[in-house]
Amino acid sequence: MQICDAATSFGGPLCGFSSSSPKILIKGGTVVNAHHLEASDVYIENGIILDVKPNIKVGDDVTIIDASGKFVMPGGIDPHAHLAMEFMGSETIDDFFSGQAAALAGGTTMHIDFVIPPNGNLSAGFESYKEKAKNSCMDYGFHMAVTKWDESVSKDMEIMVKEKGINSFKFFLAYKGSFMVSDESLLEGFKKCKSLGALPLVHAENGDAVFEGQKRMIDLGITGPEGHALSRPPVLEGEATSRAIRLAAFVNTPLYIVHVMSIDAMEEVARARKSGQRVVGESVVSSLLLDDSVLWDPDFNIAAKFVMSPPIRGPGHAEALQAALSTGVLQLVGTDHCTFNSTQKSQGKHDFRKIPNGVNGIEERMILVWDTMVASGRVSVSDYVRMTSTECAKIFNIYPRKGAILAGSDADVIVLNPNASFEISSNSHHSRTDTNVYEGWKGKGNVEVTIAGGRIVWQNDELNVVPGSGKYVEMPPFGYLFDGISKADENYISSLKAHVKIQNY
Ligand SMILES: NC(=O)NCCC(=O)O
Ligand SMILES: [Zn+2]
Ligand SMILES: [Zn+2]
Repeated sequence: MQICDAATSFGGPLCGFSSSSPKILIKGGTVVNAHHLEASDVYIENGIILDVKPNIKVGDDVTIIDASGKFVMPGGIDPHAHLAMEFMGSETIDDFFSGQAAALAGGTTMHIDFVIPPNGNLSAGFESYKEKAKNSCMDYGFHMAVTKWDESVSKDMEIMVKEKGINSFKFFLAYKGSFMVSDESLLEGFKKCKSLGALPLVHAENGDAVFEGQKRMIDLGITGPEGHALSRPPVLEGEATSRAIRLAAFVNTPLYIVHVMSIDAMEEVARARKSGQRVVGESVVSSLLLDDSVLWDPDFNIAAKFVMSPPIRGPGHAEALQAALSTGVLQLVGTDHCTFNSTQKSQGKHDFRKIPNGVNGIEERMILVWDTMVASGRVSVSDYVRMTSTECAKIFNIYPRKGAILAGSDADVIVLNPNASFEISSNSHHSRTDTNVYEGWKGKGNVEVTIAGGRIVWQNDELNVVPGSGKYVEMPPFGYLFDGISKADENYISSLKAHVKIQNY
């Protein structure tokens, strides 16, 4: 496979593509939205979907894509990726350009990255990530991490939401000594998020207990990658998930739990949702497909590539999370794409605590979810669109510009052939990393065409990506999860007032 990079000698036209935004007609396919599925054509001009109806007639200047027997769907939106992230003494091997090129080859046309602010300074973090992202070849948005609490963070959160297009903040309950925040800071952060209409995101593991668990393993002489899983068991994810959810209930704010990896965490999300609390549970591809036996591989390089946090869990968790996703207990699928190559991972060869945490997935997500959830019969094609694209667009308040095949939506579209097949290999993937946690994975279905911003960027197994062509997508506050929150607050306050009155008599 070939990446055609218009900024290099592999110019777009050399790949047989135009790098401009052409007029495109996708003909004869089945158009799938989260709400509806119909036989229809899709007409695209100037980066926008102009028409969706059967038998659209066009002139000779239009590029025709034959989608007979195939599904035409919104491009995937990955709610969780880390590109050019500095973490654990390394920087991810995928930057915005290479990670996004890989994403486009796999049918994802937008991702939301996490700004990790230096010394907790949000404004500086935003500027540095805008710089990192300037070579983007697909659209992207930002979540902002809050790694400490003080007045300047509180003020900066306001600036991020009101001026910079950020509507979500991530709080880490793990990574003691670096990103981890206290419950006090978490509470302050939740209150601030709520007042701004921004969604709090939580990495839920008990960081103090993880620290203790790591010490236990090292004291026992367990220094290999298996020590990573053993030191941070599901109970610590369950505890932190429960704590975050209960504190969110206390504040009455919506909450989003990132990378739900275990039954323990998933059941906390399920319990909260059943009680009516607005909690979103994000699965990631690794949580749905892998089990932790890989961490016991005698080859360090193989075992280390699977080290991520929270860890990949033991047998049974993946199937339970698939079931939770198919029944709506979990709402969407991300990747937590955060790639470190073998050399970077080997910095933890003698101490699992030093292995940079993270796995790949941004390129593989769409086909692996298709194979695992749709080809297996677990969910419908419309549900697939919902969990890989539409739900993310709705939660982060960019629907229907993103996440839909509708007239007026951005022309981020894929053509998926359910009768094709795929095989994953680090030799042919487009990420810069030298390993793949899905190495050798084979399955049914493949993304044959990706259109991003109205340009054909992936066709005939060739990429035609242009650095700088991706746009920053501003995400406005007060998405649908905030509907009715103030009404519930009013009712709560009047019930308190009524109570006080009774006590006074
Ligand atoms: N998940 C992981 O191992 N790396 C990325 C950082 C995070 O999301 O916690
Ligand atoms: Zn995390
Ligand atoms: Zn992450």
